Amino acid sequence: MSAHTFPAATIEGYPRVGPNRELKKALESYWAGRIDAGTFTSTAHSLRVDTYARLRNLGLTGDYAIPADVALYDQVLETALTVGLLGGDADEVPLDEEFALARGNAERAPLEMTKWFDTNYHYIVPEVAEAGRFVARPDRVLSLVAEARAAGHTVRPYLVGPVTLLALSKPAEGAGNPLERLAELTESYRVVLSSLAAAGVDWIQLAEPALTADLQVAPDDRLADHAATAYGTLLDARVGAERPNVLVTTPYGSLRAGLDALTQAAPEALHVDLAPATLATDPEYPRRVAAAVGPETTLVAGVVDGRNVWAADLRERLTVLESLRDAGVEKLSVSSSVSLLHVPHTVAVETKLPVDVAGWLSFADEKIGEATALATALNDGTVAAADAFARSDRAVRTRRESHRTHDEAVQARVAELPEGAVQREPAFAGRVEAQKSLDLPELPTTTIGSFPQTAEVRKARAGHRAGELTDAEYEAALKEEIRSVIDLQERLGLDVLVHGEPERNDMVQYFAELLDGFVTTEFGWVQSYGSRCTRPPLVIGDVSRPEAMTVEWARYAQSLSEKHVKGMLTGPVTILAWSFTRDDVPLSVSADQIALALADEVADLENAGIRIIQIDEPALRELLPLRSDARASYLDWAVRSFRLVALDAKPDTQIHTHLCYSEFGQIIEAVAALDADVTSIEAARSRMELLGDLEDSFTSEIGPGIWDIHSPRVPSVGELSELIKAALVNVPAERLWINPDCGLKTRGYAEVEPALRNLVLARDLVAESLQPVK
Ligand code: MET
Ligand SMILES: [Zn+2]
Repeated sequence: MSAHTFPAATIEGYPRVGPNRELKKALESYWAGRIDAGTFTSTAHSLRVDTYARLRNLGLTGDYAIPADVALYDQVLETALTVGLLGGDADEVPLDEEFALARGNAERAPLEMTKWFDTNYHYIVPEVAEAGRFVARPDRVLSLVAEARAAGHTVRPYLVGPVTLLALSKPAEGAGNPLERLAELTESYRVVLSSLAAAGVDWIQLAEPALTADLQVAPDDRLADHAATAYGTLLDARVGAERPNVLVTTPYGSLRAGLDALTQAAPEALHVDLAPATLATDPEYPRRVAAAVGPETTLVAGVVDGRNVWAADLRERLTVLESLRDAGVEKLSVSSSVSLLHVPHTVAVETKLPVDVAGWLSFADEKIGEATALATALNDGTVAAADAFARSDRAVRTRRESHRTHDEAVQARVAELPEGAVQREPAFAGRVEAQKSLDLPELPTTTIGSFPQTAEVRKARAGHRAGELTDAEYEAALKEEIRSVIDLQERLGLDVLVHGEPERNDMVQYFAELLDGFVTTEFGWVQSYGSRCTRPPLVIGDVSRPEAMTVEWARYAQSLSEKHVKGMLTGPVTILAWSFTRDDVPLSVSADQIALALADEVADLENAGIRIIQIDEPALRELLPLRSDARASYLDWAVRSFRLVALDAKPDTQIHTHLCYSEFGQIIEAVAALDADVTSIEAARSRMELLGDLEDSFTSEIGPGIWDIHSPRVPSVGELSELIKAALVNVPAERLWINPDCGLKTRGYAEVEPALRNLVLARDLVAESLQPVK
């Protein structure tokens, strides 16, 4: 019977890339042919068993406390292969086939990749055909279980649940809604579950985050109905003989209709997200959960925030657990709100952080300590976890009182801002008149900002960081690069030039390093997708700008050309979206502060003679809340913060913005509301489909990307001019700009030169054909 009891403390999931990015390195070596499949497989194996050992040492000691949410590339892909949503008829899917699905190969394109809920993790989107058998491949999980057992660990297999798996898939060409195939897919899960039971596995985890979001595939109550059906079937099998006990997890927000559906289906354990941010938007959630969950179900309370980097206020978190118990929840366990995949491994290695700041932080390993401490305190009283509570008390107190988190000058300045929407004067029509003085040609050509980050540029940056290059030498190297980028653009005949951004390691980190109120980490890597990791900066306090950040580069670039050189800034929303943010003030407060810092930068750029300034907001869509009723207020503050940056720009300063990475149809009105003079937006891959959405909402100038810079292909003059003509169907020539989809930093000059040459030629061709109309 004891094997059926759910452990007192667990986590929803754990980073998979390894504390030293072992998996990333092994993957990239294998793909490059530097190691063979055997070496790759054994590295991945060692990483998994080492991880289990570490998790046990960190306190996940109970059987099944450790989730085996391991994946070589992506957990959605792994689940899709395990239940046969992908992989065709084959009984086994070889390693290379799995990677080909994710990355493509000579014969076929990769599957699409998209954002996993409102995180910066990207999953592989399965394509679901109209018909065809789903081949269950339980061996994939059985071998993980066996591998762990051989190393002495009883782990909990993990799969994305059937409803979420289909809700996140897309129909193959001509097929219907993937959810129509839920009954068949559930059958495949049943087969996998019964194999696990036969192997003596007592617990499995099925993740159903789709039930916490408003997705376009189906409304909340429809998804809940689907969950009721699928779990009705799955849980109908006998525990032990036909299936393990089932833990259903629901990270990334609160359940609505899904709560009744799942509690009525009564899995042996149900995980809910009770992070502070979730409770802030849904304060009644703990009460609803407590009232709905039945006596047979263990409630796995995700009270440890798995998404941010702050040490938990353990006393406050404990009150949430106690309120559940007081409301009659009998079986209660403690967990993280979401997988710890979204945070770095450990604060312990960050020796360069100020000690007080380090004390305020909890990354994945520290969060496990919080979960076990809360479980101990819940069951045996806080004295039993005295050390952890003392650390938490200290963190809460010193952070609240610190000069690093609170800057009265910044707060006073923000307090003086008008509330609500702000409007740049004059309105667009008046600015167009003023900006005629820029003297731009019809259909002006430009680029989005970055030019190829060549090996030399990267080497100079690394050398500077390592102290091998003096500041002066580094500056000289960058100026050399800027000069050559300006020369190239002059030769190609582009109209509005850029300096190429060689000084920027990353469009957010660059600013984070120069702004007060941020810190950056040395090893804080977080998986973005596959082998790709990013190191997000941390907003720790009130943000301000000690000095100009981009002006010298822009001034230098402008000194080299008679044409206009654009100043380049990253907007407040994108800076926040790609950072870890504060939990002690609303995001909108940090957004206003960053906006003020950037507004000062705009003024400084103007004073340096820059007439065109671009404020990139590629992540505007990313922070859109998962629940539709929260979206309007998000868009209000997001748009406001962008407008604050440009608010006091002179009428004849042309403000550009740039967006990419997503479909913008859903938020196109907010994009228009940014009130930029010119908006460049990714459009080439969708062949300008978005222009249909633009017609009603957009009256300012627009540059739909005509060159898909994600592909190494050089587009021909013919296809580029076709795209320009397609754009002209929806956008009058006076308002159309000609540019690529995004920055060029990941491309090489071998493609960039001919592609930009073709872009200018295509513009010339189309512009000529427009002449007679005049
Ligand atoms: N200005 C930036 C660049 O060109 C914009 C990138 S958007 C992801 O790289
Ligand atoms: Zn972009």
